[in-house]
Order: sequence, then structure tokens, then C-alpha cells
Amino acid sequence: MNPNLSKAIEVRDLRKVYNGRIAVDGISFDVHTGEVFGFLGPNGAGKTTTVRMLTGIIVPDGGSATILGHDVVREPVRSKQVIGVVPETANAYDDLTAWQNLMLMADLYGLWRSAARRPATDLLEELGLFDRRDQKVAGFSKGMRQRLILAMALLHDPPLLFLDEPTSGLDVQSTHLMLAILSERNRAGTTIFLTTHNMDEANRLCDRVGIIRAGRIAAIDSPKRLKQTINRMHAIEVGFDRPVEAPVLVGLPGIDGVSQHGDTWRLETADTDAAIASVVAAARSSGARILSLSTLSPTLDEVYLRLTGGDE
Ligand SMILES: Nc1ncnc2c1ncn2[C@@H]1O[C@H](COP(=O)(O)OP(=O)(O)OP(=O)(O)O)[C@@H](O)[C@H]1O
Repeated sequence: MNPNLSKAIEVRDLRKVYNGRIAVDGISFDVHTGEVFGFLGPNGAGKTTTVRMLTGIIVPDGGSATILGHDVVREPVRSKQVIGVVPETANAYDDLTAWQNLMLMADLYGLWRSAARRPATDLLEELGLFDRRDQKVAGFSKGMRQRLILAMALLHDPPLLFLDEPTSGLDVQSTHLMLAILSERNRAGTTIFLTTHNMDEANRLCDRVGIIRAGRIAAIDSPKRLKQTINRMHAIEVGFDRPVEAPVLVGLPGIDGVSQHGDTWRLETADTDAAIASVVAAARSSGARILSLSTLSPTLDEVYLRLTGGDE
């Protein structure tokens, strides 16, 4: 592997068709080395299919993908050696203990067991499973299983980690432990590709997100810039010291929509400065004083709904 590679993942025109139905429709994107890249999209958008092609579980029907410079189709073994995978559905063995599952993973990756003991112990401790290491996975909760699978995926210290909906349906403690270890690994240099439905998680964790809709990429950018692209959805919330009627605010320069929420008015605007100037002038001419005024930015949720058509 070339340590200077700036692209951890390079995807070009990647396609997958199931029984004549297009699941992934010629997508192209790069994941930069060292970043956390989030893949967002509604159910059936093609996220899992993409992850499965990138991790060598299924073969693409068209296009190409490289993992740290290795072509996933032509160099399947090499490209699998440099990744860790937390798949959508858990794959630890129920009849083995947590420790035995980790040692089995060490065997699969060709690690000496003696060399695997230290990282296995550290991972179990970090993920709150050390005391349960000698218990069979059959008795584990969903959160414990998912934490074990993350430990198994990290055992060989891969430079690139794939996670498919890693915290979906997990308890708070498991989610917290998993996100903490992901942040820590990323700070230490691990590139992370994750699919998620959780906007808050994407917002907090991801340097960039790709939004996929019906097998096609709808947008790729940082959460912050995605929010800026729909800044026409900005809003202002304003409260007055006395009742103000809607006609005072409707139709003012810069104000596109007006609605009342309890004691405050919510004003939709594409031009925050103009809207604030209008409100100040309107308050003055109607003898009211402004008690509170705040601007609201769109959330990543709103961006997502707009781009995936969920608000239509
Ligand atoms: N093995 C399969 N055989 C046939 N069709 C499939 C198969 N796997 C996925 N599909 C179809 O391909 C499309 C994309 O599915 P995919 O699982 O990749 O979506 P997703 O974005 O991961 O959704 P989810 O969030 O529900 O997991 C869907 O229409 C799905 O029904």
C-alpha cells in the first residue's frame, strides 16, 4: 500500500442490478484518506449494496472501485486485508465466547495469537466487554454483540473501516462507546466509511456526507456546506413585548413566510439581513419592542429531506 495515497476509496460509475432492477445506478465518489465519510439515504437507496461491493461481498455489474489503491474486483484479497467491516447484520459466532471470536478473527487475518492478545484485551476493555470475555455470545444483548463485532473489525488495526448502520437500534451506552472509539481511531489516522440514518450522528462525526437516493448520488459535501446550499430555508424567530398581528409582518421585504408559535413569530427568509431590518422597522412603526430575536439555520435533517425528496 502506498502510504501517500490521498484517496482511501475511489468509486467510478459503480453499478449493481438485481433481477433487472437497478440498485446502484452508476455512482462515483472519492473518500479521502483520514476522513470520516457518511453515506446517507432512505431505505432501499442502495447504501448496503454499495458497502457490499466495496467490501468484496458482491461483485459490481459495472464501473470500478479501489480500496487504498487496490481494485476490489481484480485484487479482492489485498483489498480485503486493508479493511475492517462492521456489516449490517451481526456475524459473531453464538457458540463461541467473545475472546474465542476475537482469536478466530486473528486466525482469519493471519495474525499470531500471541500478537493478537494485546489488541484484543485493549479493545474489549475500551468497548466495555472485558469482564464478559469468557462468556458465550449467545447470551449477549444486541449492543454487546455490535461492540464485539466492532472489536473484531478493529483487531488487525485496518487503515480503513466500513460500518453499515453501526448504531441502529442500539442502547445509549453501546452507541456512546462505539462512537467514542470511532472518533479516537479516526484521530489516530483510520479512515471511516459509515452508512447511517442518524442525522445527528452524521453531523457530529462526519467530515463529509454523500446522500444517495434511488441508487444515485444526490449530493456530497461537508454537513456545514450542505446546510448552506439550502440556506433559503433560514428562519428568524422574533418575540415582541405586546401582541403583533400578522398583517404587520406579512409581505415585508425579505420575509417569505410568517407563522405564529405561542408568543413568538417565525419568519421564513432567504435574506436574513433584509428580514431583520424589516422586522425592526415594522416593530418601530407599530410601537412594539423586540424582546427576542434569533436566526435558525437548517438542520442536516432538513437538507436530507430536501435532497431525498422526503418533503415532497
Ligand atoms: N440480494 C438482493 N436481491 C434483490 N434485490 C436486492 C438485494 N439486495 C438489495 N436489493 C434491492 O436493491 C435496492 C437497494 O437496497 P440496499 O439494501 O442497498 O438499500 P439500503 O440503502 O441499504 O437500504 P436499507 O437502509 O433499508 O438497508 C433495494 O431496492 C433492494 O430491495
